[in-house]
Amino acid sequence: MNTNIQIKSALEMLITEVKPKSPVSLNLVDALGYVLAEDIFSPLNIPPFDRSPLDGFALRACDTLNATKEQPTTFKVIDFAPAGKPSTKILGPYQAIRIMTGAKIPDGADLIVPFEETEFTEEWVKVFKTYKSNSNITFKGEDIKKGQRVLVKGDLINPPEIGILASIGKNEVLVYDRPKVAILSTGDELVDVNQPLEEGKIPNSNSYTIAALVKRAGGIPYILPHCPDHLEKITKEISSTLKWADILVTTGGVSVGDKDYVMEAFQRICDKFLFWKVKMKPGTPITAAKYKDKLMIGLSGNPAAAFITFEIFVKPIIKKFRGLEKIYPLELESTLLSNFTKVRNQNRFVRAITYYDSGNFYTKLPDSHSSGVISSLTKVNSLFFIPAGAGPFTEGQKIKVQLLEGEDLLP
Ligand SMILES: Nc1nc2c(c(=O)[nH]1)N[C@H]1C(S)=C(S)[C@@H](COP(=O)(O)OP(=O)(O)OC[C@H]3O[C@@H](n4cnc5c(N)ncnc54)[C@H](O)[C@@H]3O)O[C@H]1N2
Ligand code: MOO
Repeated sequence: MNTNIQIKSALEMLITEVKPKSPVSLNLVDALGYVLAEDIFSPLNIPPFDRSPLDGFALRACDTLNATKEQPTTFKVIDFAPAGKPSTKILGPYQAIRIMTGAKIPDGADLIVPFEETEFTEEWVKVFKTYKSNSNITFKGEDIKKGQRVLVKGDLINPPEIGILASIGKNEVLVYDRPKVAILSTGDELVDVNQPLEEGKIPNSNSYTIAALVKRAGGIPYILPHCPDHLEKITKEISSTLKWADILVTTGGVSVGDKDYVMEAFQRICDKFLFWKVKMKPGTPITAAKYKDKLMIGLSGNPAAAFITFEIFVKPIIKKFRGLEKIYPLELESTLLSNFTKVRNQNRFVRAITYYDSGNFYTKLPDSHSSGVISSLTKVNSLFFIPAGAGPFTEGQKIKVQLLEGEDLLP
């Protein structure tokens, strides 16, 4: 059995098992946050015609050759061209068409002079200088050329991409579906959040933390009713869940206790067992297995361990299922504002709060780092990785932190 393995090996083992979900077709706004499963080529020139970028007059530049401040040239206004209603007139010598921003350039015109540079009435317009041909014209295809690849398979769809798709007349796109992530908390001590507590029982908080983390990572969370520490029941629940879920995340029951059955359940169900125990704190007893194209990941029941190991191992998996290529967190240099003096012979992820001020990042560490403590997770937005044997770390020292959000900023 693969046990006591390095963090990197565990991550690689998991990631190699993941293929992006099958593509689905979605309407534009529904595609927000999905990843493109196709290259997008423009069927149109954008803009589709030569157009005016200003409100003013369409003229022939050659007619402005002798215009000066003292001796302006006068043009006869022969038509009005608002946006969306092109003029049908052909512009002749010393004629002008009053034109609005976004309107098609009339035939014969090769210049737009903005209102501010003219004097005009309804019948005539005066210009006071010479203009070059093609001044103030936005040309057909200047922004996007017909046939041009505007978006690439693997691009994340954010509001700008939705606008680009709409601008080329596309209202449906092929995107990788989001993975369905089932969450199963195990433990005889668990009670659902709205149920009364008896002696020795605790509310199940992990299912909710994990569901929120799944949502933030872009997966679709499904909280299953929590399960007692009972091998047959856990096995049955996981087996039926894997008929529809892409990923199953459990919490609890992965250590060496008499009632820790999750790993055994994985072994019964899987067609490939991946590992048990990773060389890290917290969350050492994490376990993983594969059944068909589905992954089962068993996290420690300790709330902070479950949180941290989700971020390290489950989040990149969800991202790969979503079709993203950048699946690892953004790492940045920060100045430590706390002391962390313990030196341990074990890799460690320390929960951290990182913020930006006047050109620098700063990181504070909460007081408690125990894996059973949930309260010190508040405001945590980053993790500080301490390799085995490293430290002590003191206030003012430069450290590297991994951000739990903001991966969009990756190069
Ligand atoms: N003899 C040993 N004991 C333990 C070892 C070890 O190496 N030798 N490792 C410890 C470490 S480290 C961890 S981590 C835990 C992992 O244990 P499990 O994954 O089996 O988790 P549980 O024992 O089921 O629960 C641990 C803790 O978390 C609470 N919990 C569980 N589920 C939830 C939930 N859904 N919501 C909130 N809190 C939950 C549970 O009540 C326990 O207090 O094993 C150590 N033991
Ligand atoms: O490996 Mo555990 O999560 O430190 O209590």
